[in-house]
Amino acid sequence: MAVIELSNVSRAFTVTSRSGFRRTRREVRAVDGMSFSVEPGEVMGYIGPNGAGKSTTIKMLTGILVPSSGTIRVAGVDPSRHRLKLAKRIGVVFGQRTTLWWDLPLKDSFAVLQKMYDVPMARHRENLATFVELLDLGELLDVPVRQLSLGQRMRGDIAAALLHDPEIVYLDEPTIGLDVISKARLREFLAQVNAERRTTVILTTHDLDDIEALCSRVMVIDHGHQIYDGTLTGLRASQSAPRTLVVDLATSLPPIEIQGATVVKVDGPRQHLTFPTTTSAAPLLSQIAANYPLVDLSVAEPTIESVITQLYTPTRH
Ligand SMILES: Nc1ncnc2c1ncn2[C@@H]1O[C@H](COP(=O)(O)OP(=O)(O)OP(=O)(O)O)[C@@H](O)[C@H]1O
Repeated sequence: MAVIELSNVSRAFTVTSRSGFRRTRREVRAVDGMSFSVEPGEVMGYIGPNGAGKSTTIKMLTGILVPSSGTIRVAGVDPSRHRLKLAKRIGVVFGQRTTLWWDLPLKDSFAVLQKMYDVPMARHRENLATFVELLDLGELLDVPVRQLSLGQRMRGDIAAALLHDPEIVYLDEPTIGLDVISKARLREFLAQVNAERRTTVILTTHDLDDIEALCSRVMVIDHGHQIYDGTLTGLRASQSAPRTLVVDLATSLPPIEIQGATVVKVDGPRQHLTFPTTTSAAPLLSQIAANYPLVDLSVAEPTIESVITQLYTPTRH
């Protein structure tokens, strides 16, 4: 049974703007007729450009915001009516803000959370030991949160969100501002938590590497509408962004001329050709091998950035 269910959910805001002495009011539909469901244990990437309606959706799922219309069920309940009851079953991480107590050492924040969520002491100790080890928090436990670096603080925040064994976690930009190593470590940790605990994860991010590393499903939204829901592979295949053939020749030559691919860049003996996602690379390879001094060749899939940029261009929806 689905753990999250939205049926025709919309949320509108009234925005007032002033020009001179005139005030005008206008309605912004931040989320517009959204329907989807998420199964237990799924990791869903929830992505879209700025202002697409991602935060508004997450706020409705946690019960902070009430939908203007439509129905939402999270873990079987209406989030805005049962916000406190639901709080025990969800975890939330906002990359830009901390939920930890600024002046307290990290370990004191964890102790407060144990009391707040009424987690049995044995379970709390067990979880804490696991997270301290996996997130390398040992030396940070006595440090006040305000003295932690962004990456250290984020690791603390993620542990804090998971200490009460939530069934669902919402992660809003969890890797924002982190260096490459911290990002990789965090992704590895989240993948492990999901695999071992079957925690359902909704991940909002602008970092598409987060999506590549973690999400079995990706939902793309724009202007409050779903514009894609499926696998990352499916997303790539659904778009016409071309694949690239990188060809290394024995010597520098004028652009290769073959059927079905076009040279887009010549870099000494290396030439880059593009060809449609729908065609196979094999016939191109044999044409090149038969007519040119071929040394090496590789095929590059369209980057997920190029696929998503294409999705957002207004002509496509
Ligand atoms: N409290 C509010 N009052 C008025 N308008 C709002 C409010 N909250 C959101 N909006 C508007 O709703 C739309 C969606 O905003 P939302 O914050 O959900 O987008 P987002 O996808 O999370 O964007 P970002 O990636 O920038 O965080 C935007 O046009 C925004 O200006």
